[in-house]
Amino acid sequence: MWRVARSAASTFRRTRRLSTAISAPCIVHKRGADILHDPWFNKDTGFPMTERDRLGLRGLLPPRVISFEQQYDRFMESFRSLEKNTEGQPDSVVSLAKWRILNRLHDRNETLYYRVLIDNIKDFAPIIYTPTVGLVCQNYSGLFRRPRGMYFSAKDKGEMMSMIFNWPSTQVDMIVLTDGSRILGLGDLGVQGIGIPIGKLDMYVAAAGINPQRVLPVMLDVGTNNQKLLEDPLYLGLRQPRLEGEEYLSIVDEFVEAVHARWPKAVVQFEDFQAKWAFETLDRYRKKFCMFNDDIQGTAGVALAGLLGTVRAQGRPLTDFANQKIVVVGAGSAGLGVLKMALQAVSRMTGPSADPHFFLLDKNGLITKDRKDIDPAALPFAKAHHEIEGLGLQEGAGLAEVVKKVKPHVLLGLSGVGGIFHEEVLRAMKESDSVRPAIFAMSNPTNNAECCPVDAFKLAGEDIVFASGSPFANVDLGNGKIGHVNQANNMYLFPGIGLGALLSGARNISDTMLEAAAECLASYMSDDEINRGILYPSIDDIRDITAEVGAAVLRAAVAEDLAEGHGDVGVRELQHMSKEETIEHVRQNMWYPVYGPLVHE
Ligand SMILES: NC(=O)C1=CN([C@@H]2O[C@H](COP(=O)(O)OP(=O)(O)OC[C@H]3O[C@@H](n4cnc5c(N)ncnc54)[C@H](O)[C@@H]3O)[C@@H](O)[C@H]2O)C=CC1
Ligand SMILES: CC(=O)C(=O)O
Ligand SMILES: [Mg+2]
Repeated sequence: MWRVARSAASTFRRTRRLSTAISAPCIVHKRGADILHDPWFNKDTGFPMTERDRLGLRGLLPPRVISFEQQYDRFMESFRSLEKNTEGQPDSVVSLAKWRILNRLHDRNETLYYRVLIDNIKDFAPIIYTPTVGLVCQNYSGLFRRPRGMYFSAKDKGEMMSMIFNWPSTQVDMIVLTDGSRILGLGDLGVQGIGIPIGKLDMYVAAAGINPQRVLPVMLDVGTNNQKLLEDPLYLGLRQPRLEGEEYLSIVDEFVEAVHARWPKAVVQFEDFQAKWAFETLDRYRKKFCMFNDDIQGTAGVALAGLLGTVRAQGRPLTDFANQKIVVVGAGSAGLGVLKMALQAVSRMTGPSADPHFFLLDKNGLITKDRKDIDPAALPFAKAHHEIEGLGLQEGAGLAEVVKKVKPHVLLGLSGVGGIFHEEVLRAMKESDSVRPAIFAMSNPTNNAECCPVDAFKLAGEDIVFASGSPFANVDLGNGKIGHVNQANNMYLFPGIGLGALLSGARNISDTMLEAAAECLASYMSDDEINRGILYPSIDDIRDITAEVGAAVLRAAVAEDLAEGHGDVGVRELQHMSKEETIEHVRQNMWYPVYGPLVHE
């Protein structure tokens, strides 16, 4: 461990466990300036003299060696002065300035970057992840300086098997893949959507301790239907409409085959695909290799954990979940994913004849069996005439009418439409049949949230439980009470799902593994927290919750006989681990950023 001369102002956290602090020597195949220009190995002025000698760095750096802690403090000081200097400027200017300073560090020195990210995750997640990542994607072609990740375009057909070998890392464990067709609630951003896989993988490194040398953000550029981008002279993607049908699928197939030829055990997360391709690709690949769709499956688990927390917050037994009236607004990949998992949970509680009280709306209002050309995925949740006639509802009923007549326990938005939980809707939630109504405004980024928490607490009442997809500050209710704002975001699950799948060596990711993840998150919170309306852990604890979720997923894979082991830990060894041993095993396998010795080969 390096020597730590702590300055009073330092926010640097000492390494918690010696085991993670002592890192094995890392073999580099580069020397001199090539190392300084490689963010995986670069330590900037932190290279000790012995390494400068060994690696041909003498003379390429100023003579004084600066410690990791000093570098850390220097960066944080620059960050804080940037905050001060941009005070009063528009939010978007400040957010992009913060993103730029972090991105420059990411480009230069990954060890330092991930250390500041981990130690300041609460402040930095909103920059590298939602909401700022959305703004970054919208402006990506203008912000682009250096490439990150890989780009496979429709023009690369037939070439992908060789292209995959252009990636410099010999081992890849985790891939996040998008086609840019539905980036957060911002629509089709084409190639600019690469910001999302980058942000998600930053969360993988920070939360799950995936080694940053083993992550790969990927953009599948099959064109865009965003006219503004097609006309933008700086747009960096293919200037053509999106491929459709078999042409589209053949590109995804080719990419998937190439990846698995090179890294057969890599876990692939599909992210921000428009609903039709999200469902189709999940069906197509989920039994063939280790992949999942975060928007459908990760979101579902986080929402279910929050919904179960809501039942606890009402002082009801968990089995009462089966009686909750839940209005879901948005029948896309996320909304349908949530309802499917919620239905599975109700079925486990009440048996296969479960009859949950779910109401689903899309842009055309309440979905009923009378809907023409109904999406088959929405059919199980479409209301039959007899189920709603007593309420005076019919096909296509608007949101305010549905909320007034149903008096739901929970109103959950995954519509991507900012502000649709307007005053009339929120006031109607005050008449909910629940003593503790819940409002989940889960759409991202901030401006796309269905409502803001201030309005929710003001109009729906102080007793509500509130969650949003992007971060908002808690609400001062003005009477000494605080309205707690939860962040119902799939970031609480996807890192653990990926990590558990990876360390188990699972052949694929089953519903049981996903349920284990959701249950783990749901049971993480104490009764006291739940009573205070706190449904999810603080993001400061994201590494801890991810270790637990990872272990739960790993154990489920082992129990289901899907595990094949990982590295030198075989299935037998995994089978013999207790729950606590599994959690410790997962923790021990989490990468932590320290400057390890570099040895040239
Ligand atoms: N908090 C979280 O962890 C997550 C949040 N999301 C957010 O959920 C949103 C939706 O994502 P997807 O389901 O993948 O999108 P999608 O495009 O597949 O679905 C959107 C749905 O909203 C419906 N909709 C549109 N306008 C509406 C209106 N005025 N009233 C009622 N429904 C309306 C559409 O008909 C469609 O069914 C996005 O903003 C995304 O950022 C998605 C995944 C995770
Ligand atoms: C959080 C997330 O995955 C989304 O908004 O799409
Ligand atoms: Mg997403």
